[in-house]
Amino acid sequence: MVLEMENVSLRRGDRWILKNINWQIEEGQHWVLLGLNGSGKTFILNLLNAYTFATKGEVNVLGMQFGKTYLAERLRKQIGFVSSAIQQKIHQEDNAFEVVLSGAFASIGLYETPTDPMRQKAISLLEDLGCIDYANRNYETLSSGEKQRVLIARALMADPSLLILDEPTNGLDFIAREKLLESIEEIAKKPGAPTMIYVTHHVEEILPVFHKTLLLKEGEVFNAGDTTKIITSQQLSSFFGLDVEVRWHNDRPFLSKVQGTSG
Ligand SMILES: Nc1ncnc2c1ncn2[C@@H]1O[C@H](COP(=O)(O)OP(=O)(O)OP(=O)(O)O)[C@@H](O)[C@H]1O
Repeated sequence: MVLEMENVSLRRGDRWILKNINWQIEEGQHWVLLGLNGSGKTFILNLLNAYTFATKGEVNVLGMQFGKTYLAERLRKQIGFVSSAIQQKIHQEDNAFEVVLSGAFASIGLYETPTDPMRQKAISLLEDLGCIDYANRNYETLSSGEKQRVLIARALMADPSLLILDEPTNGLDFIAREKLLESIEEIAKKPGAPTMIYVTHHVEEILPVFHKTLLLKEGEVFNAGDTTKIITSQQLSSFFGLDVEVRWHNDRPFLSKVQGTSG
């Protein structure tokens, strides 16, 4: 089991931000975590990465049970995490190659001497993610789409068991988004790929490789299970509280508001 959350609740002040979350992820299952702004997605990710702890319930990630011993550092080495928070921490003057290499040490910046196999691996990941042409460019000079690719390559450097992509298409134009999604699909399909969690607000980004979806609403699991059963007009109309229609095209869902409804 990659993840087991059992009746997990989280309180901040006098407010319950997460309420009775139950979520099981098996090895090799790729999940989408879909929720509107403020639904609690970031808190769930913080629980997974052991940046915060549940007020109630049990969290078990990659066989490590939280609260028993302090495993945060060991755990984080097995989780590849791509998020805007990581994006902001990257040393802007490091080049793309160095940023990817630093993933081998789970560090921001390079403080240890990389081995030759590490260098070769970084090059091959830069190639896989289509970033080899700008491997020598400083991170700060890259476009948003290029930065995301570099960060994904960095996250894969340590061969994580779990790869979490938190809104990776934020700020990308249509073409950059579709190209990034293509790369994500390729990663997911490779033999030995990490289990993936893709966090998004957008139904259109659910790729066919994400067979499972969890809908999070106001800190509660609205529904979770097979994507094809969860991403339906009926389920999402009820989830959004608004009449919406889901159409599938090339195994991807597209959402539109039913004419004449308000929201
Ligand atoms: N310290 C706090 N005390 C009380 N409420 C908080 C605190 N920090 C965050 N919240 C609230 O918790 C809720 C969940 O926040 P969270 O950041 O997890 O949402 P999210 O799903 O990640 O949203 P987004 O998609 O906008 O990033 C929000 O309503 C937020 O305002």
